[in-house]
Parts: sequence; structure tokens; C-alpha cells
Amino acid sequence: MDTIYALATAQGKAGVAVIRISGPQAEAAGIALCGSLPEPRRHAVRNVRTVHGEFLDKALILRFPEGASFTGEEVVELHLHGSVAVVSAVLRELSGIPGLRLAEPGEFTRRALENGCLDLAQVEGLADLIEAETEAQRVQALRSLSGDLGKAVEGWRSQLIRAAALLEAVIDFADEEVPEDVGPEVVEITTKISVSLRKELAGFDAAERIRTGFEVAIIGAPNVGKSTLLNALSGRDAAITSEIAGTTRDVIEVRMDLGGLPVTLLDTAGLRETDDFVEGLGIERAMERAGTADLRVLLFEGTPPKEAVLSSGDISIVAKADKNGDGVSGLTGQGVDNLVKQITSTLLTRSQGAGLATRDRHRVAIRNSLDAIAKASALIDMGSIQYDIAAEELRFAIRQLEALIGRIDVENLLDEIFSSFCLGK
Ligand SMILES: Nc1nc2c(ncn2[C@@H]2O[C@H](COP(=O)(O)OP(=O)(O)OP(=O)(O)O)[C@@H](O)[C@H]2O)c(=O)[nH]1
Ligand SMILES: [Mg+2]
Repeated sequence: MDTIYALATAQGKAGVAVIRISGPQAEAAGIALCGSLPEPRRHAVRNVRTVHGEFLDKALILRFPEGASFTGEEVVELHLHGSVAVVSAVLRELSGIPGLRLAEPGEFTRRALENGCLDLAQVEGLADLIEAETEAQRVQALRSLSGDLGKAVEGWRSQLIRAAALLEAVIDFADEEVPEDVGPEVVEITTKISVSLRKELAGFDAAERIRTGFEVAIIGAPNVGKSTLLNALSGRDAAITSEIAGTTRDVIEVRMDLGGLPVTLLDTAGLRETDDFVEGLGIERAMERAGTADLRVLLFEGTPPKEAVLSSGDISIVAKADKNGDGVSGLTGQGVDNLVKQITSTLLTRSQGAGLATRDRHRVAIRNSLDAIAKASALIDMGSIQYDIAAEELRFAIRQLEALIGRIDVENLLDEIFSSFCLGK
């Protein structure tokens, strides 16, 4: 196993830069650079030098022994001055030590997974935490990182193993005196687990939205002030506005933090019949994105349009409140705070009940597991003659849950998951 190293902090000037070294030669490499290392899990200040004794930097050194580090391996951390020159000098020195090489993106975390320090769902939680930009994302990512999904899966798994074993015991005794019927006990287990799995599925949409963000589309007729409102909501001049109807063509996206929720606001082309080819394309895009958005804010003047594009929970609001009385005005800011509150509370309601399953991969595994458990229950109802097939279904359900946390069958997933990690993580 190679010893790997990388800059763990961001590139560029900073107060501190941390270089992390992990693997069987981490301590030897640390000693080569620093002369000596602190006690395990303690820190010490050392002069970092080249092998020829040239002084590179004065640094804080941390050492974690094998079995008590993030990766599970020997780890040495060099907390250097956050200088581009210092970092490149130390990296250059490390590259010259035989047996050491630069880590690939996510490789430290990959080793943590391989050494059983984290399960796959925790690895995904860590990736989410690093990506997190809002409070709701931070809280959810920390929950994933804590291993709650793994614990839940372990519970379901051990009960399903028991259920399958009960069925298999009956099969093994088939020619002998028939033991007490295990059907009712197995069905009790599968029913209980199905309820839990269904609850996880129910919380998936909210959790997934918190992870990737909600989309809110501003729609309405041309010239009602959609782009002006987007600019007012986002606090910047993101979209072109003009008195010419049909100004906006492409969908303009602005990322925002609303009450801790990640939200992408969409400004769209004004909806109307048009002979203008390009405007027509814009309207098609507007309809499409508005259709898939989580929430639509319909701006209108005069009588409220009976728009088929709206679904329940959507917001329609009078535009240009400065002229029309009630409603919202992107121009003067009137009613903007209220609209923000309304959007935020709608989305907060939808983000309630977020579950532990945050990715489509989780949803599919839970769905497959549930389906197999349902099949098993139906087979058990048909009598002990079907117990062997029912047990097979349960074994399939167990494997789906095992894949969920990376116990089995995940080699092909790893490259994809780790490709989203940055260098040094
Ligand atoms: N009085 C008033 N004028 C507004 C308000 N919002 C926008 N306007 C004006 O209305 C015109 C159209 O504004 P836009 O924001 O470009 O309208 P839009 O809905 O994006 O229009 P399209 O992109 O063509 O669909 C501009 O001249 C704005 O200055 C408002 O709240 N009050
Ligand atoms: Mg516009």
C-alpha cells in the first residue's frame, strides 16, 4: 500500500495550509522532514527541512497512529504557513521520498471506507458536507455523516436475516416432523420493516431537495415585471429588464439561501402567443422549466389568469404593486419581504420529514428491497411449500440494503462517488 500525501486545505494564500500524509510510511516521512514527531494525537512545533537540511517552514505537526486516524492508517499532518511557495516546496520534498505519491481526489476518504472507518452512506454524507452551502444542507449532511442510515440498515438487515433463517429452517426440516409454523413471525418482521422502509421512501423527496436545492420559477405574461422581481429577490442585476415585451428568452438562474434552504430562482420568458421564432423557443423553455420546478410564482396584472401551469401550493400574486395596490413590486421593493416569507414557508413545509435516504441510489435500493419483501410476504401466505422462494426474496432484499451502505457490490460505484471529491479529501 502506497503512502499518499496531498494539500488538504484549499489552494492559494491562506493563514494556514495543511498537508496530510497517510499510509505505512507516513511517520517515517514525517521524521525525514521534521527530525522527530510528537506523541500520537498530540501536536508539536517543528522546523520542516529538506533531506539536505534546508529550512522550509516552521509548522505545527500532528500525528495519528494507525487505527486512530481518519483513514485508519498512520497519518501525519503538517500545519504550515498558508503560502503557495511553502506548500509547493514541502510537496516537492515529499515527492522525492521513495514510496510516497500524491493522493488522487478523494483517496483519503476512500481509504477510510476500505478500512471500515466510514460506510458508503457516510462517505456520501462527507461529500455533501463539503458541498453544503446552507444550514439545512449542513444539518442534513452531518446526519448522513453520523452513520444513522448505516445503523438503520444494520437493524433492518439483522431482522431480515432472522426472518430468512426461520424460513430456511422449515425447509431443512421438510422431510421430518414439521416444526411450529414460522409464517406468522416472519410476516410480523417483514411488516414492521416494510413500514420503516416506506417511511424512508416518503422522506426521500424532501431530503433530495435539501441536498440538491429547490427550484422556484417566476412565470407570467410578458412585461409584468418577472425579471425586475428576480433582481429584487436576488439583490443583484442578474436579468435584463426593459419595457419591451418579450425581453427575457433564456431561463435565468440565481442561487439563493432562503431560510437555510438552497433555492434556485428561475426567471422565464413571458408567456404569450407569438410569431417570433426565438421568443417561441424561450416560451417553450419557460413552460418546461416551470413544469418541473418545485414551486411557481405567477405574476399577473388585472384579473388572475386561469393558468393550467399552476399546481396546488403555487403562489399567484399581483404584479407592480406600486401601481396596482396590493401585491409585489420588484421596482419599489413593496411586498418583496412578504413574498420571500411565503416562498420560504412553503418550501420549509415541503422539506419537513426529510429522511435518511438522500440520493437516488438510496431510493432505488430501498424500493427494490421493499418490493422483494412484498413478494416474500405474498409467497409466505401461499404456505410452507413456497418458503424456499420467499427466503430467496428476503436474501435479495438483504443484499439491496447491504449495497446501500457499501457492504457489497459497490466497486463500480466508487469511482463515480469519489470523482466528486476534491484533492486532499
Ligand atoms: N411600476 C412598476 N414597473 C415595473 C415593475 N416591475 C417591472 N416594471 C417595469 O415593467 C417593464 C418590464 O419589466 P421586466 O422585469 O423586464 O418584465 P418581464 O416580466 O421580465 O418581461 P419579459 O421578460 O418581456 O417577459 C420594465 O419597464 C420595468 O421597469 C414594478 O413593480 N412596478
Ligand atoms: Mg423578463
